[in-house]
This record gives sequence, structure tokens and C-alpha cells, in this order.
Amino acid sequence: MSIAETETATPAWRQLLGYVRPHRWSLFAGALLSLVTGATGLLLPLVARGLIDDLSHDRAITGAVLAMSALVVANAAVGALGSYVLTRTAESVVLGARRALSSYLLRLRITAVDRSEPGDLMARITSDTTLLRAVTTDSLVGLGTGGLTLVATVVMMGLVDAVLLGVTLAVILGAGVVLGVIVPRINKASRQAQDAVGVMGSSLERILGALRTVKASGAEHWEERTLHEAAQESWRQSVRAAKWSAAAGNTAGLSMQIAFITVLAVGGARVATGAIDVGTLVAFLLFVFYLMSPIQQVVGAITQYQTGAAALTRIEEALRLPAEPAAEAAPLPSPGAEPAALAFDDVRFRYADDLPYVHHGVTFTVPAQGMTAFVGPSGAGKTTVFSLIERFYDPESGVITLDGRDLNDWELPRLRAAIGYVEQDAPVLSGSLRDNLLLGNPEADEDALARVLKTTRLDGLVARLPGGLDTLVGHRGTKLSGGERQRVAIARALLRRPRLLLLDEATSQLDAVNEAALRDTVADVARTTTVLVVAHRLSTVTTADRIVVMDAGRVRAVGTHRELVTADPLYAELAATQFLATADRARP
Ligand SMILES: Nc1ncnc2c1ncn2[C@@H]1O[C@H](COP(=O)(O)OP(=O)(O)OP(=O)(O)O)[C@@H](O)[C@H]1O
Repeated sequence: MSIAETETATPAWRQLLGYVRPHRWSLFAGALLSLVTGATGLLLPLVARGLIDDLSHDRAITGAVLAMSALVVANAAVGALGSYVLTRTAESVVLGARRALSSYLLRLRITAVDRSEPGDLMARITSDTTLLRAVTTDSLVGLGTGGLTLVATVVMMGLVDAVLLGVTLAVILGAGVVLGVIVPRINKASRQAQDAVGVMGSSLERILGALRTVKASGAEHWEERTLHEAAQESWRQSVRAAKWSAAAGNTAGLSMQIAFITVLAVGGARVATGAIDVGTLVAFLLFVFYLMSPIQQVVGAITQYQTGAAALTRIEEALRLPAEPAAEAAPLPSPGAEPAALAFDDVRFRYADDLPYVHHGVTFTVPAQGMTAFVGPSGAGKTTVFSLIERFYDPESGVITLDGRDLNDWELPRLRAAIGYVEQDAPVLSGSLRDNLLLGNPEADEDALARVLKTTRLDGLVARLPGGLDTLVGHRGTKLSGGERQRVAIARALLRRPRLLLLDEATSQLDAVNEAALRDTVADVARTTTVLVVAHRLSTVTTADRIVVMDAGRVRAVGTHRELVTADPLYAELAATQFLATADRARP
């Protein structure tokens, strides 16, 4: 299931109000200033009527000219202030949405991440939230102030001449019908344009994450086409939205011009019959002219809302993905904390309802302290054991306990604080070596850092690097070797003083020196912590306190290397293929 298919329950306008609520007072102040701007503008036709009256009665016009000038200046000043307050508020709304969304995405369950595209999620935080800015000012305020100004103008027009008002409203009504057809098309095109931006984000994320492979496979042209197609699609849909928006804006403009001409014709006739005087006609025409602005504002608000509603829907979809409960960070185990004991009891698990079971009743126990290795053919479900311990996923049935307590009864942050986890591809983030090491425990002091560097045999590397710990490691640690990356990841995990260390060995072959360093490190750590290792090379686990042999989602044997070589044919075979069994059997 893709993220876009997630059902959306909350209507876009309610979400918008949710984001705007914390800023309602500044929004109100901005809207008020806009209204004052509108009101000062509204007085102009009346002052103009006075001016024409004064002229036709040979009276001095200085007062009227001064009043008009003052109104124009006040209009501009209040308008500028209002626009600043509104834009600032709109930026705050965007900030609120970005914060909410980024906090939420960090809490997403791994299952949700598995079935969504990170690049698309990124686009929702960066690009879709940006659209809220315009929707806050143009739509909400535009609708509020434009609507009020419109009503006020219509009332004033009614007071000046009811017949001419009737003529004007008839024209506006016609334009309203046309807009009813156009507006839904803007929404659809905007949604598709934003989706295309999401597709671009996903492609970019995928390509930049594997640029070496892309280059080595000579796939640049192919990937270029994918990116260009997504960009083209976004362009096509944005242009479609722009076309309909332009049509909407022009319909409003055109209707006002038609209204102007009609009022001129009907009003001229009324002046000729003496029903109204010229001053009234001029004032009314000025009102028609003035009506243009609030009508444009309201139409702009409605069209802008369509783009915003599409973005809000995409944001809401992300916020409906399953996430872990929000919780305070848990304290790390204190120095010298007891190692943890772990047990799996008849655990059955599959990654999704439509996928086959990965664990068919896995059972094993791991006492506190020492090293337990998991071995078995690829796809046996070894890494999945770790994912379940970290509660990235929950088993369908069976019980997993840490210190005799069901994992479900642990507060998630407390559980994860007790565990150190080194993933298979041991990610190193960009930044300095120090940043990478302190990621899991920013408060670790220099002593702790030095101890961990020594344990993980990284002290030599740090001494060699020109910048020491402050050397930048490059995006994803590209400036480090595979073995160094893995040891950095172990050091990072160890700085958290874990009571249980999960180490998923890299499948890539390490050189003999690195492999020995890794083996010694793990053996050292296992003296004070419970260490679980998923091993792809048996050479790393021959000294393990116990080895759990997994095959096709089941535990088929548990024992030491010596025991398993004779007791378990699969293990013996694995060992034989790695040239270990013979050497071992040869020993007395
Ligand atoms: N996120 C996932 N979604 C769906 N299926 C998955 C996921 N992760 C793993 N699997 C599947 O679960 C099975 C077990 O995977 P797991 O990574 O636990 O095996 P493994 O024993 O660690 O293998 P290897 O030694 O190759 O790392 C595999 O068939 C794999 O395709």
C-alpha cells in the first residue's frame, strides 16, 4: 500500500484551522489591519463624490484633496503593516506544521517506513508545508477580509443606488457559476503536481543514496530520464493548475469589466432620466471599480485554497501513518549496570499479512552476559530476531522477554536505552567522527570516549587522522573503510553503556586485521555485557559461549561450536564450507 492510498478523514479546512489556531490572534490582528486598509480605501469614493460636489458648486476643494491624500497615505502604511503581520503569521503556521510533521516522522513505526518512500515523506515536510504559507494569508485572510470588504462595498453600493447594485450583482452571479466549474480542476491538478514532486524526491533520495552503484552500472541516463519525467509531470500539472487559476482570475476580472460597462450604460440612462445625479453615478462606478479588489481576493482565496487543500491532504496522509507513542527520552543505563537476559518463546512473525511467515515459533534463551551468535543460511530470520528485540516490529504470537519482562510491558525508550544496536551495513552519518560516536550519548565524557576507542581498536585510527576525532567522515562515512565504519558503529553503541549489545555483522568481507580487531572487540565487550551477534563468517563465532543455528524461521540447534560441529549437520556443513570443521575435528 502506498502512502497516498491512506484514507484521509479530517477535511482540509479543519486541518488548516488546527495549524492556524495557535496563531489566531496575530492572524486576527493582520486581518484587522487589512480590513482597516480596505475601509480607508472604501472612503475614497465618498470623498471623491464630495470633491465633485464641491467643484460643481464652486466651493474650495482643498479640504477634500487633503482628506484624499491622508487616506491614501494611511491606506499604504496600514496595508504594509498588515501584510508584514500576515506573512509573519503564515511563516509561523508553516513552522508549526514542519515541526509537527518532523517530530511525527521520527516516531514512525518501521512498518510505516517500509511501505513509504523516504523522498516522498521529505517532500511532504519541505514542499507541501511551504504551500500552507499562501493558504494561510491568501485563503483564510483573503476570504475573511475580502468577504467582509465585499459585503461592506455591496452595502455601500446599495445605499448609493439599489437599481445599479442589482445590475452589478447579476453580472457577479454569472461569474460565480463559471468559477464553480473551474475551481475543482485547480485542486486536482495541484494534488497531482505535488505528488509528482514527491516522486521526484523519492527518486532523488534513491539515486543519491546509491550514486556509486548508479555510476558503476552506467545507469545515469536511465535515472536522468526518471527524474526528468517526474519534473516534467510536476510542471505539466502545475501549468494545468496555473491555467485554471488564470481562468478563474480572469473570469473575476472580466465580470467586473462587464459590470462596469453595464453600470455605465444603465447608470447613464438613469442620469438622463434624472433618476440619479452624475456624482452618484461616478461614486457608484468607483465602487464597482473598488469591488474588483475584494472579488479578486475572494476568488484568489478559493483558488489558493485548492492548492493548499491538496498539500494539507498530503500532510495529513503522512500524519496518519502508524507511529510509536510520543515519550520522553529514557536515561541510559548507569555505568556498571547488570547485563540483560533475553528469551524468545514460540515467536511467530511475518512482515505483513500478505507475506509468508519469517519466524515459525522461534524459541531460545540467552542468559545475562557472554556472547551468543546466530548463524544460518541467508534469509533464515537472524536479522529479524534483532528487529523484534528492538521492537521495530511486534510478533504475531509468542512472547519475547528482557530480564524476564515481556517487551510489551517495557516503555519503548527504556527498552531501547538498555540495548545497543549495530546494523548490518553499520551506517555512519555525515559530520565528524566525534559527532558520529556521540550520536547515542551526547553527554559521554572524554574518558568514556577514550575507553571505547581503545576497546574498539579505533584509537590507532584516531591518532592517524589529521583532525583526530574532529575529522569529517564524509556523507555516510565514505572516508572510512568498511571495517572502520563497523567499529565506529560498535563504539557508538558502546558509549550508550548497553546492557544488551546486538551486532549484525557486515556481510562484506573484512580483511584479516579488521576481522581480528572486530573479534577481539566483541570478546572484550562480552565480558561485561550480553552480546548477540548475527554472524556471517563462522570464524567470528567459534569462541562464542553459545551458537543458535537458525534455518527457515526456526531454531534447529543451540550449542558451542565444538558441540554443533558434531551434533548439527547444517552447522557442520556451514563450518565445512568455511574450512573450519576439518581443522576442528583434527584436534584431539
Ligand atoms: N522489512 C522487510 N519486509 C519484508 N520482508 C522482509 C523484511 N526484512 C526481511 N524480510 C524477509 O524476511 C526473511 C528473513 O530476513 P532476515 O534479514 O531476518 O534474514 P537473515 O537470516 O538475517 O539473512 P542474511 O543472513 O541474508 O542477512 C527474508 O526472506 C527477507 O526477505
